[in-house]
Amino acid sequence: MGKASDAVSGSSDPDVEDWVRSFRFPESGSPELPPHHPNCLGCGPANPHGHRLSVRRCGDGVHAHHRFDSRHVGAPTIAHGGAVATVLDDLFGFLLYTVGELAVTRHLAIDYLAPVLLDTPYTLRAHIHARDGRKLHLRATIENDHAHVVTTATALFLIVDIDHFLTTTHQPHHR
Ligand SMILES: CCCCCCCC(=O)SCCNC(=O)CCNC(=O)[C@H](O)C(C)(C)COP(=O)(O)OP(=O)(O)OC[C@H]1O[C@@H](n2cnc3c(N)ncnc32)[C@H](O)[C@@H]1OP(=O)(O)O
Repeated sequence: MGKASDAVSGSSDPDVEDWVRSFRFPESGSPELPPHHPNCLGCGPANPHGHRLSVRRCGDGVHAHHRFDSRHVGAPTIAHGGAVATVLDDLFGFLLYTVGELAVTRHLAIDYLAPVLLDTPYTLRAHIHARDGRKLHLRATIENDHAHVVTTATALFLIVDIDHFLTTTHQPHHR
């Protein structure tokens, strides 16, 4: 990974530069993991629209306890599938602290096995299934308090250089 001090030269967004400079990978052994940044939609404490996900290390993976609320409603009493995807994507993002590198979501797949209910406690877990060079193959589950899995997810995250976050004009990607 490139050094932040090298990568930030030529960047045009001071907020992004600050974030890159302050981004820390917590030392191993600390179970509480910090939000990606204060305004992150998934975990940022300063985002009024966010989920404020609080995530801890658990073995080689991460876990969180979470309740969706009325801001996340889809069908009445049920969390919107997009809100569930947001939280799972963000949970996967916490695995980066265990990898010690920056990466971004390239592919996210979700199986909604049963409704995720509002104002109901759930346990979320994620782990790295496999790593192949830059490619991180990730898996996650959401369980209700009867230990029934209501949602499963897989993701492909790709490790990127810090430059990824500093580049202001990304080209559309065609596979
Ligand atoms: C700091 C952490 C914050 C975390 C917040 C939560 C996570 C997020 O929300 S991240 C934000 C959402 N994601 C993004 O914005 C990413 C947008 N996409 C991009 O910028 C680019 O596509 C990027 C950087 C991911 C990959 O670009 P690029 O490096 O050109 O990838 P590319 O060369 O096409 O693919 C790399 C490899 O992955 C493979 N691959 C790509 N897509 C797939 C796929 N869907 N399935 C399987 N393999 C795939 C390719 O075949 C290739 O394999 P190989 O190297 O063996 O040939």
